Amino acid sequence: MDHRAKPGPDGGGSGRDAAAGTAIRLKRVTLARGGRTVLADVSLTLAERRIGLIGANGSGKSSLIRLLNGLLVPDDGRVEVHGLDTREQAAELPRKVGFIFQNPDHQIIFPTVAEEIGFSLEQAGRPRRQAREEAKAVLARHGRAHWAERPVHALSEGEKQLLCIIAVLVMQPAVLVLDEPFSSLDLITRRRLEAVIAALPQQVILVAHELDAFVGYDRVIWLHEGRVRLDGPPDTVVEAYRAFAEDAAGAPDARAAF
Ligand SMILES: Nc1ncnc2c1ncn2[C@@H]1O[C@H](COP(=O)(O)OP(=O)(O)OP(=O)(O)O)[C@@H](O)[C@H]1O
Repeated sequence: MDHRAKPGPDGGGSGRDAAAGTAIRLKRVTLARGGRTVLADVSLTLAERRIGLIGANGSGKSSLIRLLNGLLVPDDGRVEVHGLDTREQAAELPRKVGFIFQNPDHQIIFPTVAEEIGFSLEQAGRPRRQAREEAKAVLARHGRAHWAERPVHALSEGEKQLLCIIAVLVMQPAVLVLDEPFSSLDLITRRRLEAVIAALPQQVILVAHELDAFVGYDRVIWLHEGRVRLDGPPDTVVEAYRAFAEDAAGAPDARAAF
């Protein structure tokens, strides 16, 4: 499947300053997967430029961000992305929301780098021949002109993630959503990718387990068992989450689990 083609009660943190139509709004969203409620009555306005999402495995992070590009629709409530209802206007979402998956192999579909980017350009409306030419120019702008004919399988994990980001950005989305993009990257590659992300003009919504990834972020949201547990400045939320996780890991039933 090509994901580019679909590419308080508010619960919000600081700076809810976006005008109507330029924010993402979850309104009393409930979502079930596999017969279980995985998001329960979640309301959020996401307007800040840099937003992090943290929480334990299974807390609902991936489910929540899949609501933003229409890969999932709520069972109850509404999700609006810059005024578009994700249930009714799904076809228009790829122009708004670019999505980067944890595993680049789930995203990349073409054998060479230039073909992969060319396809995104075609999705953005370029005729095929123009798309292939423009793909080379795009790579050159990112300092990767030498990648054009490279087979995708010959790229490292970090290079594949960068390719995914470049391919999604040519669609010029207003929002970039990243689902654990660092999980298989070494620290140097991660820092480089973080720097690439930090320089983007887009709104960024990042899911990560690496708690030091949110330096400079405007807001971090901690999801716990399908609900917002804490929402605010990164330092406050990350510290509370860290303390909670250390406590939970030290609890007798947690030790017995191993
Ligand atoms: N395709 C699916 N079918 C059924 N249940 C699912 C599916 N995907 C996720 N779930 C369930 O939904 C819940 C939330 O999963 P989700 O992937 O959103 O969590 P997460 O916070 O992103 O976790 P992780 O940190 O492990 O990636 C989990 O209990 C999971 O088992």
